[in-house]
Amino acid sequence: MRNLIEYPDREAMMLDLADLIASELAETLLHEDRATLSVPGGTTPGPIFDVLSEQALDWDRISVVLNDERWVGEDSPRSNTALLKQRFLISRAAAATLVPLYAPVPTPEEALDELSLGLKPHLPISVLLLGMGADMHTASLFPGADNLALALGNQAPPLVAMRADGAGEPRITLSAPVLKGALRTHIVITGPEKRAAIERAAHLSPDKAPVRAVLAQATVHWAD
Ligand SMILES: O=C(O)[C@H](O)[C@@H](O)[C@H](O)[C@H](O)COP(=O)(O)O
Repeated sequence: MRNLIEYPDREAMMLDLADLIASELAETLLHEDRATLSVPGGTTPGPIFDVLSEQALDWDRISVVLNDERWVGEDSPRSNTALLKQRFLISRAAAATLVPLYAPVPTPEEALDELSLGLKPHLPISVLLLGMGADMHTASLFPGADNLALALGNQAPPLVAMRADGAGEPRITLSAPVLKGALRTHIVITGPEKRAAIERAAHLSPDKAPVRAVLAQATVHWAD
C-alpha cells in the first residue's frame, strides 16, 4: 500500500503521530486564526491524546471535534466525549474548544440540527485523525448501516445519525463530505487484522468498505 507508514512498535507510532499532528496544527495556525482537529474515540487513540495534551500549542485557537459519538451519556464507559475530557482536553489542551457531538436527548435525530449548527463554524477540518474497525468502518460509517448511503453522498449533511449491527448503540457521525473536506488526513490502525482489512478496502467501494471514502487522501499509520 502506497500511503502506509509502518512503525517498529505501537509506542513509537503514537509518539510520532502526536508530534506530527501537533506540527500540522502549529503550521495551520501560522496562516489561519483557528484550526480544527477531529479525532476518533474507541480504544486506539488514548496514547496519542496523552502526548498531544502536553504539547505547547495555541490551544485556545484550536477546536476539537470527535469523528463520531455513541449515543450514551458521559457517565458511560462507551462515551467518546468522556474519553476526550478525561484524556485529551486536560493539561495544556484544556484550553481547546470542544465542539459537542452529543446532547442529552433520547435519540441523535433530536439533536442533529443543533449539533450541526454548532459544528459548521469549525469546518473545514484542518487535521483529521481517524481510526478504523476490522469491518472497515471509519468514524461511524459502518458497512450495512441504515444511513450509510446518505452519509457517503456528495450532498450529505455534515452530521448523520447511524444505526448498524456492529455499532452497539445509535451513533452520530461526521459525513463523508466533511471527512473528505479535511486538509490533512491520517488513519491510525494496529495489528494484523486491521492491516489486512485496510489493504482489502483499497479494492472495494465505499458502500462495502466505508474507509475507502477517505483512503486516497489519507496517510495510514500502522504498527503490529
Ligand atoms: O467511536 C468509535 O468507535 C470510533 O470513532 C470508531 O470509528 C473507531 O475509531 C473504530 O471503531 C476503531 O475502534 P478501536 O480503536 O476501538 O478499535
